[in-house]
Amino acid sequence: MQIGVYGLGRFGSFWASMLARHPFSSDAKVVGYSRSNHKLPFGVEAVSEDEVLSSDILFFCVAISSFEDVLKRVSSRIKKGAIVLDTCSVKTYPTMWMQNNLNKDEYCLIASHPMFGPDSAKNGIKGLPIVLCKISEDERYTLIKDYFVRIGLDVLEMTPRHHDKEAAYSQGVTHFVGRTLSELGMCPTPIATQGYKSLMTIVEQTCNDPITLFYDLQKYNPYAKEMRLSLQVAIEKVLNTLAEQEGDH
Ligand SMILES: O=C(O)C(=O)C[C@]1(C(=O)O)C=C[C@@H](O)C=C1
Repeated sequence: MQIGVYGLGRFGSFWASMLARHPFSSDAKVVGYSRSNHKLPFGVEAVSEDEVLSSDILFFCVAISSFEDVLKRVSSRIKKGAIVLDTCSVKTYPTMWMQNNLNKDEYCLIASHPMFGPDSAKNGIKGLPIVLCKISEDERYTLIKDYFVRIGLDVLEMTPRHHDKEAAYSQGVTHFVGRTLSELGMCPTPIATQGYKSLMTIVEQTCNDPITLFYDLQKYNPYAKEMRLSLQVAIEKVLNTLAEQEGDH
């Protein structure tokens, strides 16, 4: 049983090492492929592109904005009958791209979004949420779901649209605020309150991720623009309330 991770960037390396530390089965080996020379996590074997595509279970861990092109280029070389999952932080477009490029009767297609990464899982993965969207009517979906439950993750099943709506107003707004506060130049201070320290953590965690993730979250989530406008309206409402208060003087 070969588990493949296509793309070993910040998230892909983390995901490959997570899969190596939590074996899918007693005969499972984890292999990884990356265009560039990333440091390979312990327990993960570096292989060629063709080799990773011959995996029984294949996770794509590439940037949202490259996923469609990667699929177009490699789909004909993916092992027939494989279980194929994406791990993108948005779900509507990646699901569509998988459906358009891979026959859902020939492959077991699953859209997934682990709602954590190297920073948020540094103390372990127990209890952390992962979203699954079933694309193919294939009984092997349960194998994957059961595996995630077995290793302690909180599996949440929903449609890609539902995920994207929720994520725009949770992860999307967090990254937007993190990047905006970083622009403000927030820095540590000896008089930092707990609240300020929490904000600093948000800035650090969101800015640790590649800038491409930020742009992709905002561009490829169909609800992100609406979220940003709502945020702008909320800020203006608070500013107007303050202006009214000042008018009382
Ligand atoms: O833990 C981290 O390093 C993360 O940045 C994880 C994080 C996030 O917190 O927004 C980033 C991308 C994934 O889609 C899920 C979660």
